[in-house]
Amino acid sequence: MRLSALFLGAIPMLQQGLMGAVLCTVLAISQKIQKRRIVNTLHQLQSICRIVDENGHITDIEVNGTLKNIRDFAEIHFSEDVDQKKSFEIMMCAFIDRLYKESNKSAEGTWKVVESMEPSVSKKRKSNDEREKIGKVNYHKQLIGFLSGAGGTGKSHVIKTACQYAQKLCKALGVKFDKRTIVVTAPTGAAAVSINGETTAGAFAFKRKVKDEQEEFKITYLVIVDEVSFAFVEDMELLNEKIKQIFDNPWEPFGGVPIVFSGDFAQLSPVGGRPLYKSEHSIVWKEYLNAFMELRTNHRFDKDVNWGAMLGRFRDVGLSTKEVAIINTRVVGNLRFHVRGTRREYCNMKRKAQDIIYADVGEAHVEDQCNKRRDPLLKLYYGRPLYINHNEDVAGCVANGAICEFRGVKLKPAVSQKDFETIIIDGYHVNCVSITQVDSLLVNMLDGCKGGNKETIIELSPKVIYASAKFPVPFTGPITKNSMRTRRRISFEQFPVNCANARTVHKLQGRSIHHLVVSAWDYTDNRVYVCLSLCTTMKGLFLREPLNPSKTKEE
Ligand SMILES: Nc1ncnc2c1ncn2[C@@H]1O[C@H](COP(=O)(O)OP(=O)(O)OP(=O)(O)O)[C@@H](O)[C@H]1O
Repeated sequence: MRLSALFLGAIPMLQQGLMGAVLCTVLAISQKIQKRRIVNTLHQLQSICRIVDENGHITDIEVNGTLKNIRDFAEIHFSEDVDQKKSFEIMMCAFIDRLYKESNKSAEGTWKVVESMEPSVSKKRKSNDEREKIGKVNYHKQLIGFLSGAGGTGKSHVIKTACQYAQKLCKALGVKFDKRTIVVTAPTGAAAVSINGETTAGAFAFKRKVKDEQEEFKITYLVIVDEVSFAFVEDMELLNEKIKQIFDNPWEPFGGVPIVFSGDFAQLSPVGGRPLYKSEHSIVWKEYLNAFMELRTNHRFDKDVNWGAMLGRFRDVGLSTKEVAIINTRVVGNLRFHVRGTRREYCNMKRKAQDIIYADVGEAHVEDQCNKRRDPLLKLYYGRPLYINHNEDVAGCVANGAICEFRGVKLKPAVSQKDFETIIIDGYHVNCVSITQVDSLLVNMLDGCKGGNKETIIELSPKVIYASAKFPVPFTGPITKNSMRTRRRISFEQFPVNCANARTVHKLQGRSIHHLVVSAWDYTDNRVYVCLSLCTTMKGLFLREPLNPSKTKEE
C-alpha cells in the first residue's frame, strides 16, 4: 500500500469549501412515517417524579454554600427556555435522588422522592382520572425518560449542562465524579463524539461479557443515550439486559438506574435495522418510559428565524413548492473546487497517473468487512480534511466519523526523505511513501474534545484491514468508472482515516454547521430535512443541485 504525501499549500479554498460539504443521499421525506413516529412517541407520555425536601420545597440545593441551586443554574444556562429548564430539573432530581441513596448521604441530605406529577411539557392531554392513576403507579419510580424535540432545540445542550451541574455538585459534596458518574452515550461513534460521550455498545459491553464493569459503574447515578433515533430495537433490549447485569439488579428495568433517551424520530433511522418506534413487541420502549420531555424552542436558527420556521414546517408537514423555490435560490452549481473530490475527478487523476499506479491496489474500490469504504491510497497535503473510519478511542473523540486535518507523517527511524518515491498525479510531482516506511500519521482533531484554540495533535498507527477489492481488468488503457472489475479478498495495512471531501448526513446529525455545501440529494428516509436542519442560516447553505419539489412536497 502506498501513502502519498502531497504537500500543496495553495488549496485553502478547496479545504474550506469542502469541510462543510455534505454528501446527502436519498429521497423525499415520508410524511406518514414521520407523523406516525411522533404520535407513537407521544403515546409514551406518563408521568415524572421529582424531588422535594421534607418541608415540601422543590429543588433548592445549596451544598456547603458554594453551589447555586438547580433553578439558578438553569436560569443562567437556559435563559428563557422553560422546556429546557424543566427537563434539566427532572434529570438533575433523578440524579441527586440516586446519588444520595447510593452514597448513603440520606442522613445529612434531606432529599427523597415524595411527589409524582404529570409532565408539564406534554402535548398529549389525558383525563384527570388517568393522570391520577399514572401518578400513583409511578410514585417513587426511577426516571426512564425521553428527551425529544426537533433538531436544534437544545437536547445536547441540556445533556451537557446536566453533566456540568453534576460535576459541580459532586465536587461540592466531595463525591468522585468521572465518566461513569453520568454515562453519556450514543449509538454511533460520530454522534458520541459530538456530546463528548462514548458509544452505547462500548460503554455497556455489548460485545463482551460483563466482568470488571461492575466495580467501575458503582458510582453511576444517571445514564444517557443520545441520538436514540439511530438505535436498533434489539440494541436497546440488550442495553436493558447489560445494565441489569452490571448493576446486579435483574428485577427493575435498566437495573433501577435513572436513564434518559434523547433524540428525534423525525431524524435518521439506524442503517439496516428496526428503529425503536417500530418496536411493537418490545416492552423496553413501549412500557418502560415514564417521562416525556419535549423541547419546543429552536435555538440553532436563532440568527435566521425564518429559516428555522421553514424547517419546522418541513419537519411537520413538508415543503410547499414556493418554499422549495426559495431553498433552490441557494444553488451555486458545479463549482470547480468541488469537482476535485468527486469520483470522476478521482478517475481522471488516476488516468493521468496510470503508468505508475496501475499495478497498485490504489485503483481498486476497496470495502472492509463492514462494507465501509477504505482509501488504499491516501492523497495528503498539509491541512487535508480527513475523517476517522474506526472507533479508536471514542471517549478521546477519536471515533468513526470524527473530522481531523492532516499535519504530517512520522517516518520509521531508518527512513528519510531520500527514500521517497516521486510519482506524478494530475501533473504534480508527488512524494510517495509506502506504509511500511511510516510509523504514524499526525492529525489535528477538529471534532469534539478540542480544548480552546489549541491544536489537538494525535498520532494514528496503521491497522491491518481485511477487505474486498474490485480491481479494474485488464490493466491496460485508461481506467474509468465503467471499467470492468474483478473482486478479490485482500488484506493490507492502512491508517484508520479516509479523505473527507464530503461527509454523509448520518455522520453529521446533531451538529450545528454555519456553512454547508450539499453535494447531492438523497430523498430516502428524512435525509433532506436532517441535512437542511444542520445549517444555522439559509445564507450559509450552498447547493450543487436543486431540490426536487415533487419529492419534498406537503401532504
Ligand atoms: N438555551 C439556549 N440558549 C442559547 N443557545 C442554545 C440554547 N440551547 C441550545 N442552544 C444552541 O443551539 C444549538 C443547537 O443545540 P443542540 O445541538 O443541543 O440541539 P439538539 O436538539 O441536540 O439538535 P439535534 O437534534 O440536531 O441533535 C447549539 O449551538 C446550542 O449551543
